[in-house]
Amino acid sequence: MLTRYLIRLPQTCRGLATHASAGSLSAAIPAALHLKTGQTFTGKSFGAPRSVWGETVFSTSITSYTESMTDPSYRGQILVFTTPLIGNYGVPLNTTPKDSRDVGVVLESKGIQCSAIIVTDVAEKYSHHSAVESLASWCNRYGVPGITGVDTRAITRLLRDQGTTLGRVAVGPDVSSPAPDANEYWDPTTENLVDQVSTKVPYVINPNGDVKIAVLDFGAKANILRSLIRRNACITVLPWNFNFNEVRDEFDGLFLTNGPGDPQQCMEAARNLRSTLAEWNRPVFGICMGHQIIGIAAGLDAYRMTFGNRGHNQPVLALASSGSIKAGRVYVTSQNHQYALKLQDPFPAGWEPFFINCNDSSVEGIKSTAESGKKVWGVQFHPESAGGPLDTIEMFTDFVAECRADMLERSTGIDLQSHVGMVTRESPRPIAVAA
Ligand SMILES: NC(=O)CC[C@H](N)C(=O)O
Repeated sequence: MLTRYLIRLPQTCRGLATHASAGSLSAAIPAALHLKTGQTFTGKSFGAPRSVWGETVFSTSITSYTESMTDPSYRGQILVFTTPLIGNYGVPLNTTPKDSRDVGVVLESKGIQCSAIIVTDVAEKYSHHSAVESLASWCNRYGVPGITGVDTRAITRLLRDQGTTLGRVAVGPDVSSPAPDANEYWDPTTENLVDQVSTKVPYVINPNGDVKIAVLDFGAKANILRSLIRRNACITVLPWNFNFNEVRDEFDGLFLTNGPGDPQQCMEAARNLRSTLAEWNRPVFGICMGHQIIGIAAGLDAYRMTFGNRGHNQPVLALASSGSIKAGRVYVTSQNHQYALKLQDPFPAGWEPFFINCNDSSVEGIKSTAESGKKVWGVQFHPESAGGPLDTIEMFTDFVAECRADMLERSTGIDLQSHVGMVTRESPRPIAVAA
């Protein structure tokens, strides 16, 4: 039935030949998604034939299922795709030759991070020059169940009204068991998910880079690390709760990554950062969870949104200019979050809103004011994309250039801040499936 979606390719087009997906739907095992609010959606199992719990969220992304599924911020979540056909370009080999300038993976982490996926129509055949296996076989290898044959738009409309809801994916014989009682559902946000995905030991990539940046790892997407390395930063990746204040003078800048779950689980990092921001004047940049931790350290509150923002088409309006970002422009961004910083008036002294979401007016970025003498930026969205648009990728260039200018100023005594804008920028790559 799915062949209607596939382009008929000439025999000579060998690299793009379509492949039948191993093991998908062969036995047509039944599967069901139960929601804590009492609704059930039934379909067919693919991937690992096992039952799991999770928080049910939806993503409006049209492509990049491989990047989304390996994003550690999806840990503990049952990911519902609103795009009907998922899996048609298969899954690439996820390893690269490890060298001193490489993060070692093609996708966003070593394996699948979400608990399960729900799709309308899983592609039984796939076609892409870099694909080595089907979505179903990849899910199977990682023990991740999928359900196909359900109306994901109906689930999305429900989640949009009632909010992100705890769920249970029941597979095989579990489908005929009664739906779980409301108190049986596992809530991943009660756990410190960041601690499960963060590195346990510090490590360095690109040791010969000309500027030293510490990265606090809350569950880093690989493309964040790649984006820093490409700008020739030497990065030291530290566990999320490492007390950076003990080593801060060895670094030219601090970066805080994305990560799963409730930022309240990471108050230790927010407390450490409060001292950093009070006593250290070098550049600091945070993305998503990192931005929320910066905001909490600055005195803002974080709250849980109804259904969050997950997708690659979220418009944000810049309220201030900084580096490549111009006030008054709208940038289309990649997002994956459930929590946000509360907009308050006035903002804490020394801080100002940087971006606002054009759909729901939520805070999309904060920055230190020019008068504060600090160089701190946080954004709720993902400038590194993977997947999604690269409208804001140059924020990495801005940050690394600020770190470099700050370092040179310390070593030469010359004020290079005014030259930061002259640093050669990388042209954004075209919007692409892979990172
Ligand atoms: N991508 C992220 O870093 C997500 C941050 C946080 N876990 C949230 O859901 O809001």
